[in-house]
Amino acid sequence: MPALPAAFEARMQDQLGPDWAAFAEALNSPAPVSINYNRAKTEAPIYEGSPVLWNRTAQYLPERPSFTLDPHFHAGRYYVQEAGSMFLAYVVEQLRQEQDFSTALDLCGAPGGKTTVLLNALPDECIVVANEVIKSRYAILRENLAKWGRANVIATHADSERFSPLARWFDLVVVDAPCSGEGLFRKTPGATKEWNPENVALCESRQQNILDHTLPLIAPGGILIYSTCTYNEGENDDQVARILEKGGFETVSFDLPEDWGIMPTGLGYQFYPHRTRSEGFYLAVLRKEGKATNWSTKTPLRYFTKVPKATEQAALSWLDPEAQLNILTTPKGQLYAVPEGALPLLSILSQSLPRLDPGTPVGLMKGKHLIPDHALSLSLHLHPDTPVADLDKDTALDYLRKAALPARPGQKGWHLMRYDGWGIGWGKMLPNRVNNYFPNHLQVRMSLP
Ligand SMILES: C[S@@+](CC[C@H](N)C(=O)[O-])C[C@H]1O[C@@H](n2cnc3c(N)ncnc32)[C@H](O)[C@@H]1O
Repeated sequence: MPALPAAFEARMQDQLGPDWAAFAEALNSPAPVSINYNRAKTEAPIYEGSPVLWNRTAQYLPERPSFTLDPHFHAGRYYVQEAGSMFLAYVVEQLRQEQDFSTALDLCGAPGGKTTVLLNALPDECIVVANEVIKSRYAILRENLAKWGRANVIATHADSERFSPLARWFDLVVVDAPCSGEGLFRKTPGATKEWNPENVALCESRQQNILDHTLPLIAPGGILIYSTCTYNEGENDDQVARILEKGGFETVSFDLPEDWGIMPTGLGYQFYPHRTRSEGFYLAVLRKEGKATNWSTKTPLRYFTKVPKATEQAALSWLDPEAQLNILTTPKGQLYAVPEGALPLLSILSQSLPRLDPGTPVGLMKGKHLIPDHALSLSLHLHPDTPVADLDKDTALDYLRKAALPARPGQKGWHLMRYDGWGIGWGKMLPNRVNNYFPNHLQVRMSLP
């Protein structure tokens, strides 16, 4: 652990009082490794491990395995995530006992940790909009969403201010705000170099700006979950206090078991590495005043259109009929499979946002045939009759490394390359070889042990 910035150290000594020594010691101990299983792809844990108290689908692992060399990881059967962040699962589970959620927005989404927790914790009918403003991070968010395999998601790439036409549309908004990252000093030692009081102040004003755009988006009676991975009041409770001062919101509190070690801060909850098996994390929950009302829209869909019957049939032949997905196309011919319930929200989003990717990317038509998207191989809604090639671990790793695979006599055309029952990509069987369609940019370059 590199030296802590002096101003940070002084402030934390003041904030923690007698707890400072234990906190400093924890920062010098190894960071725990934790994963969250994809509830739709994993019935029983894949690894030996111990439970994360606030998320029933998560697990601590005794040591860090090579996730890159685990085909389960590429199949999207789990997401590697800091344990404190998964408190979101507990909070959503508690909130669901009192209210329903049919639309959710994860405004600061990449790389996708919170979105995957939300998709696990919310019902499958809830439409989750996962947004990320930075282009390179948006690409990573989409890859992680593809691995999670759900169609009830709309990925968007926009700044928070672009959402203003969606006033009062969301039952739940999560703002996992860009922050000074004090809680990541142990896990990402480089973060200490970027820390300084000026940057903390910059983060505060950025958070205020994002929150100001966010508050109108929440439906009456709806929920705002605000979180950061930092410790200072200015980025945490003070932001919540500002919202309360404006009026129209109240905080929601939870009865947490004391032995979880999570510290109430007055307006939210703080994770400290010397009290919980996690990094630093802060989360607060607010409810907007008012009663939920049903909404509807006559706004037409922009940019996306329905497809000719033949294209629709070709695309649907790859999808589970039970999922009842609609096929939409972009002007460039990229096909998406979208649940009916996502169409109203998609229509409004399509009017105001520059880039969005709804549901499951299906692929592109080439003549009469579909070239399937990599995301389709990871989808939970693939047609049950899709031809499959089951691979053992070594062959799965060869596939992921894009090594040549031997021909598979008797198999012809597109096949789902599967490991342990779950798709990891596409292969096209030819008489003398297998064409490997695993995306080049995801290719595993690590050598085998
Ligand atoms: C803490 S990270 C989010 C981590 C993510 N929620 C997860 O759990 O994996 C904050 C994200 O907010 C994004 N961001 C920064 N400014 C933003 C803005 N004005 N509107 C929306 N997102 C923004 C950053 O690019 C960054 O990806």
